[in-house]
Amino acid sequence: MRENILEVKNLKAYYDILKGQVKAVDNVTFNLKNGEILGLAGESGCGKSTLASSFISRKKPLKYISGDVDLVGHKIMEMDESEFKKLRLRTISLIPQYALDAFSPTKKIKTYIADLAREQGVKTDKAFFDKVKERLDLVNLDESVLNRYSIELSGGMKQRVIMVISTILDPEFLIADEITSALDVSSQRFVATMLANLRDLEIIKSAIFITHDLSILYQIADRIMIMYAGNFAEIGPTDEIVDNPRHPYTRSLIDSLPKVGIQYKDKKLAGIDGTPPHLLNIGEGCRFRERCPYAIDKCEETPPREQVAEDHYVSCWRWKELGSDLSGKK
Ligand SMILES: Nc1ncnc2c1ncn2[C@@H]1O[C@H](COP(=O)(O)OP(=O)(O)OP(=O)(O)O)[C@@H](O)[C@H]1O
Repeated sequence: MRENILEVKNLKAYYDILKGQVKAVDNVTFNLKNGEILGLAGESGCGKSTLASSFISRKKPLKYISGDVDLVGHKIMEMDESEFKKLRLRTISLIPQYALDAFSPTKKIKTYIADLAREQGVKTDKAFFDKVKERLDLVNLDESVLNRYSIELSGGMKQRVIMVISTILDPEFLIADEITSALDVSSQRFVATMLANLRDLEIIKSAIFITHDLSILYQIADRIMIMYAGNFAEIGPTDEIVDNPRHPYTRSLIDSLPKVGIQYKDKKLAGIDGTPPHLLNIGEGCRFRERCPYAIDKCEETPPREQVAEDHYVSCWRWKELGSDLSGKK
């Protein structure tokens, strides 16, 4: 059995705009293992969606610059658009951010699903719709939703329909981009659990779950990768990232999470001072250095990606000397 579904090495994907290049994905390296859910987190604008889109399409102004991406044996950055299209929904499937807004109010869910399937060259016969009904059942939706319009469904129901559509051809790799952010807390948990179920039932093999919300990742992700301003910051098993973070940015993210049972008067939430840098024509060096309380002159140079422990990697010049308890150290 293949160990990794996806192998990404030194990937650079920039937006080519009139003023120059927005370096949104800059030298990112990681693997996605067979059978795992990898959570991808980081502040708004850090390149999470760009990383996801670079696996799915290379529409202008996004431009592939360099690096290798191996998706179950396919070198996808070397493929042309028509070759790549054949992989969509079958090998790789993306639930994009704001997918909930993509439903047409004038189409019944059934028509919407049929149109999408036909676009991918899939026959929309009885067998197809039997499978759709089976999958609707799996996500706790009655088949009657097929004859309803999207405005008749709640956000959580729509998100479950989207999940069914995106996985109807049993893709090996699913990317779910902010699929829970527009939902209430119980729908969030339900949708996240559904994704884990799809993996447990081997309908999908592996997934990347993109979110700002580390607490959801804590529930379902096997590993978590943190990005900062277009760069890789840290990746590791979920417990390791939460209990033993080695990048000062990861530590700040963890500290900014509210903890149930602790009142504000007892412990203030630690925010992260400052804002991320602009990525337009950005130069060398650790991109977190302007906000990092531990930054030294060396941070003007770009830190290498180093191994902390099994499956745990970090890009920070000071990870060894700082250890994981970063509080109060300088
Ligand atoms: N079409 C575009 N043209 C130019 N720059 C872009 C374009 N789309 C995104 N960017 C820039 O690329 C960077 C990464 O954006 P991206 O949407 O990938 O971040 P993100 O981490 O997914 O953010 P969010 O969590 O808000 O969705 C940002 O600086 C953004 O402004």
